[in-house]
Amino acid sequence: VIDMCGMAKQYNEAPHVEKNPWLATISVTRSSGLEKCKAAVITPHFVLTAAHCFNIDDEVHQIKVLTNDGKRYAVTNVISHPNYNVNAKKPKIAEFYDYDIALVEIGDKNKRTIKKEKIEFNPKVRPICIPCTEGTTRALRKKVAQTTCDEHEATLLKWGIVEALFITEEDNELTRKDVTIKTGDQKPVCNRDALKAPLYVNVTDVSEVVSDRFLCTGGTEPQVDAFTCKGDSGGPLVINHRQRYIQVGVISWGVANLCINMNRASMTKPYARDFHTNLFKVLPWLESRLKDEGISFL
Ligand SMILES: CO[C@H]1CCN(Cc2c(C)cc(C)c3[nH]ccc23)[C@H](CO)C1
Repeated sequence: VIDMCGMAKQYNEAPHVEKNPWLATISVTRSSGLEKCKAAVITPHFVLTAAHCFNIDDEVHQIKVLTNDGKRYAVTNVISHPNYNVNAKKPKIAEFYDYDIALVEIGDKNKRTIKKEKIEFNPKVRPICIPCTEGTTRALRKKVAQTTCDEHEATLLKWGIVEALFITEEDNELTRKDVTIKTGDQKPVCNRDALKAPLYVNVTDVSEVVSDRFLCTGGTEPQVDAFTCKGDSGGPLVINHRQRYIQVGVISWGVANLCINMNRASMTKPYARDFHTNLFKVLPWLESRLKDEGISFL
């Protein structure tokens, strides 16, 4: 039977890793030090993360994927979105995060075996649902035959304020952080604060840095949202739909760095917005890369 996506333990005392079994960590070992990002388990061979976690000259042997059960996996390929280019608008815009998304393929090139290593699922390691797949149609409890991708988007990213969550790691413990995605008429108000980012002070038009590919969260209206830290990069922005979990975004960048070495400030700021790559805006790329993975896209 196809693995049910977006399933997790719900009971209060469940270990945090079993409440968030799709979270993975990516480590990149460089001579300059260790970089860590978050990722989401999508299939036994792929995790989804942010493209900005990698540098051009990173080689796959420097990259490991760690799952909640403590297993470390070798990586055979990093597939960043072809339109991602952090330098695209230099020198005016020092860092440009459009299409900040990447698939990391698990496996070990060196092993003689033909079969690639793959992520073993268990109560601590399970895949999350991604939009416009049959798995998500089932997770939304809709009819497989009639449900369209537009219906997924209309159901998940309703107009206005959408409750969502991301998972961060504090003191070696996974904790959920609640945020609200500002869509519809709330989106411009949220996007505008991007110009408060230190690097963007000379930018006059917000659409130069916040493309249509982004979902915007954070700030203090209509609720005080959690904010992301750099170390949260690449993690999934998740919607809990009747106890099934669907990833709608990948954490890309934030306006304010309210964390020192993942120690979060106690207070957020009204302009502390976070931007996430919207999976609904990169579906052709996702589908083309995941076609042999047993995920059926709508
Ligand atoms: C446009 O300029 C800003 C881009 C992002 N920045 C760092 C950063 C990254 C890279 C990723 C995630 C998830 C972050 N969450 C909070 C900050 C932050 C700094 C701001 O601190 C400068």
